[in-house]
This record gives sequence, C-alpha cells and structure tokens, in this order.
Amino acid sequence: MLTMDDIVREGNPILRAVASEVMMPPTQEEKETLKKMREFLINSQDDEIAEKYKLRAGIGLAAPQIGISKRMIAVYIPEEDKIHDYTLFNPKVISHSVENTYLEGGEGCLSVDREVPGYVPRHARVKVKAYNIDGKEITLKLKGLPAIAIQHEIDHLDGIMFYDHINKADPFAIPDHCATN
Ligand SMILES: O=C(O)C[C@@H](Cc1ccccc1)[C@H](O)SCc1ccccc1
Ligand code: NI
Repeated sequence: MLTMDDIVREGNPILRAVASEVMMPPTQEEKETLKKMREFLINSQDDEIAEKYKLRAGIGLAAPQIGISKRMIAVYIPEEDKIHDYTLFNPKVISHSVENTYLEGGEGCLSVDREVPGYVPRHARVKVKAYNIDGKEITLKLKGLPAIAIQHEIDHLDGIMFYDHINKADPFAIPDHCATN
C-alpha cells in the first residue's frame, strides 16, 4: 500500500514537469498504479488506517506525486448520495463555466508540508474528457468539490501547484466571476 513515504514533496522537480500522456490501452502496471492511488485515498479517509499509517487525508492524487511523471489521477470523494470515484488516464478539461469558485478555507496539497493561505480560483463547473481504468474514453461533468479536486489534480500533471493561482498582491481577494453566496 502507498504511504506518505511515497509522496513526493515540493522542491522535487517532478512536481514542476509536464507529465507524459499514457498510451492506450494502459499496461497492467499502469492500471495497478492507478488502483494503488485510489486505495491510498480510501485508506487516508479511514480514521483507523490513517492513524495507524499516519496518512494525511486526501480526496485526490496525481501520479507525479508518487514520482511517476504520467498523466494519471485518482479522485475519491464520498458525498451523501454518491461517491465521486474516478481513476483516470489523460484527463483534459474540454469546456468550463465562465463562473469561478474557490474554497473558503483555501487549498492544501499532500506534496506541500506547509499552510499557504489564500483563495485558489477554480472553474465552478468543468467538462472533462479522459480514459477510465480499462482504457475506455469517458466524459465527466463536475461541479462543487469534485470539480475543484479534479482541477487541482490535472494541474499536477502540468507542473502547476495550487498556490500558483493565489493572488500575490491580495491572497484573499474574491476571484473574478465568482457567484455571490
Ligand atoms: O495533494 C493533492 O493533490 C490532494 C489534495 C487535493 C485537493 C486539495 C484542495 C482541494 C481539493 C483537492 C488534498 O489531499 S485533498 C485534502 C482535502 C480534503 C478534503 C477537502 C479538501 C482537501
Ligand atoms: Ni496537490
């Protein structure tokens, strides 16, 4: 199983590289890696396992974060009515809302061992094309936390960290095109 020892931390150049497309169909090894990334997220959200193995809770993970510069991500977000459970190859935002959003508490990252305060502007809604674990092309329409998470993970595939998006002059300035609550 993956633990925090497998998570690459900021400063490692792999987090600033553009990851390589995965040839379809994926190899058995690539499928296994994606399954391990999903398992890490599920484990990190289980209080007993997370405590036992000192895992930081995560709802998303990108392959560069475990030292693999390939375009592979996992997102696992349990909600009331459904679990957003995505293991994807070559994810790409193909369209998005004009409206933006952000998390009031800002964002964190398993690869960043420090707090970086400030609002991270994200598209409120995204349409994502990707390949599922069997290499089948799929399209996802996401909003809310799943939309934010998938944008955070796709950024990792392009060497972008969440704090790159924070307004340096005024970290808590409300981003443009955000709906008023
Ligand atoms: O480092 C990662 O990529 C995992 C991030 C993903 C993420 C960060 C901010 C917003 C959305 C996704 C974190 O592990 S997830 C930690 C977390 C848990 C619950 C809600 C928000 C963030
Ligand atoms: Ni991250």
